[in-house]
Amino acid sequence: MGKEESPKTTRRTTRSSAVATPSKNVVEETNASSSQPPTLSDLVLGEERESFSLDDLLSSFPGRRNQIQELLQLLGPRNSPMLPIFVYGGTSTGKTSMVLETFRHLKRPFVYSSCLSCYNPRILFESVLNQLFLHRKNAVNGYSSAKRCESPSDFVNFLREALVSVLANLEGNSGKLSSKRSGKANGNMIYLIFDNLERVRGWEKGSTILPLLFNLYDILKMPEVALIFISSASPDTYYSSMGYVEPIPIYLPDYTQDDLQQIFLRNQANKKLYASFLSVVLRPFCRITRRVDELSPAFSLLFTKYCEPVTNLGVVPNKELNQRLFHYFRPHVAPSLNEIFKVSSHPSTEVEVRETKGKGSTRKFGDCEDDQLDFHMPTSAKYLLISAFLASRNPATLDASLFDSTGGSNSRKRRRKASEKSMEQKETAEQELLLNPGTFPMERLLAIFQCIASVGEGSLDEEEEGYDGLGIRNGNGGLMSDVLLQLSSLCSANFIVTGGSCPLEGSTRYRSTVSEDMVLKVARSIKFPLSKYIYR
Ligand SMILES: Nc1ncnc2c1ncn2[C@@H]1O[C@H](COP(=O)(O)OP(=O)(O)OP(=O)(O)O)[C@@H](O)[C@H]1O
Repeated sequence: MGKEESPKTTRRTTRSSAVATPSKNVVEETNASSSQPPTLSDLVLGEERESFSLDDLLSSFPGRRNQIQELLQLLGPRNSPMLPIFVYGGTSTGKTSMVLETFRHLKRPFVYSSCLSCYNPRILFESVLNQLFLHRKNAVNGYSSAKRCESPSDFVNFLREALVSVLANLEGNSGKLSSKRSGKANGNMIYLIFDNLERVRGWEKGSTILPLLFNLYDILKMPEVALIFISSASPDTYYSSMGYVEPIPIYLPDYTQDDLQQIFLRNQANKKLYASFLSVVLRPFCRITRRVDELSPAFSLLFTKYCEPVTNLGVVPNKELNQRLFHYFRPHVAPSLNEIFKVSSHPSTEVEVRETKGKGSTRKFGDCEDDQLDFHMPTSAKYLLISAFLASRNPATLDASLFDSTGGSNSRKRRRKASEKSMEQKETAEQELLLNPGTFPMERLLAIFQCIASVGEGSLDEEEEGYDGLGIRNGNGGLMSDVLLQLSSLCSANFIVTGGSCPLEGSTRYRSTVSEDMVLKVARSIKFPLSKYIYR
């Protein structure tokens, strides 16, 4: 019998299973199949006797040690009141899992509602209340909620009522009896977690619900009630001087390649074999996406392919086996890259700006006053942004020498070529810039993109060259197929604007609007050597 089927822990186990899988849609507050009436124990994640130490927690989240420690520090020792917390970062950066697993470790009672599955205010309110009232929808009660909320004020009233009742029963609030009733709950605080908060902005009544949620801390004035918001949009996209206490932000940056290496190696039976697989796939895939939920299914399929020639899965691969596996495996990489590129090319590229902890004014794209800014966008979109900047900034006549056949990664070759440039060519370039400041046709953008997409994170190392590369540079026709979608996202975000049309051809020309500072930061985030490609 799977853990999910255990009646006692059904709901919480369902939550924990969400942590292990990319989909969080399974995180539901109701589980109609359970016959057991819910108890206060259901407000705690994990089995009563289960030990989930801090070491377990930290080792299950490679790349998140600092953020987990930050979170633990803000949560404080048991029974300590705290200010609201705002956990944010790009998609699939582990926000939900990190928070939920931290609660599994602490064994503190909490209520979790996702604004993704609870897709309107009433469902959200009722989800919170059902959990607090220990109410489970089922056939007997006609799948009705504990309370029906017609308005935000209904919610606040019922919420207070429910919280008072839960708190009275939590350990430490009313002596021995309650300690028995509270089961495994640790402490007398209750935490309300609202996930996928960015979704609320799209709700019809989002503009009233968001202030309500942010104001809950002030409205309730209950020190035993703590609030945690989780969002893929940054705080400055919410607060517009509404007068409430701004929650304390915890930022989860995108994973580095090293983090991803640790994440994917973590549960592998044959780490050496998996490491040899990662040495082939991680870098090219990271150029396209660093989202665990996108990489995970792609890697699991590809690893099966990678292992096909291996008869003994416990084998310790040597150089010769690595070569053999690579040659067998190579044809499968490009199609998978194309697939993932399509998936990660979201039409609504969301670019967000991180503020330094707690403070700062809302910044618009293009402003770059602060070194702490972080941009959340797919890696491929970052390359596109850099390409657009270079196309706007550099004269087209120098493209050939800047982006040579090595994708520009061979600086020795480039320097030699650059030194061969005649003064005449330079003058032409300068004239061209004067005549045509910064606009470029789509073809040029695509050509630059194609060249630089193979440069980030340094040039290909010896080993990979020995493997003859993965066909990214030469075989990425498919990779480009979705670039129009990305381009339209960047245009809607005003990163790239249309800059009139060519008088001769009548085709649309584009212009990059990003500042050099900002592009430098984007480039740094993917370790792209931007300065080598800027014409001075
Ligand atoms: N550091 C990590 N170690 C192990 N697994 C991770 C890590 N980060 C993310 N994951 C896995 O990636 C998947 C997505 O994580 P999660 O849902 O927590 O991200 P999220 O930031 O909340 O995503 P979203 O923005 O979609 O809400 C989960 O399966 C999770 O277990």
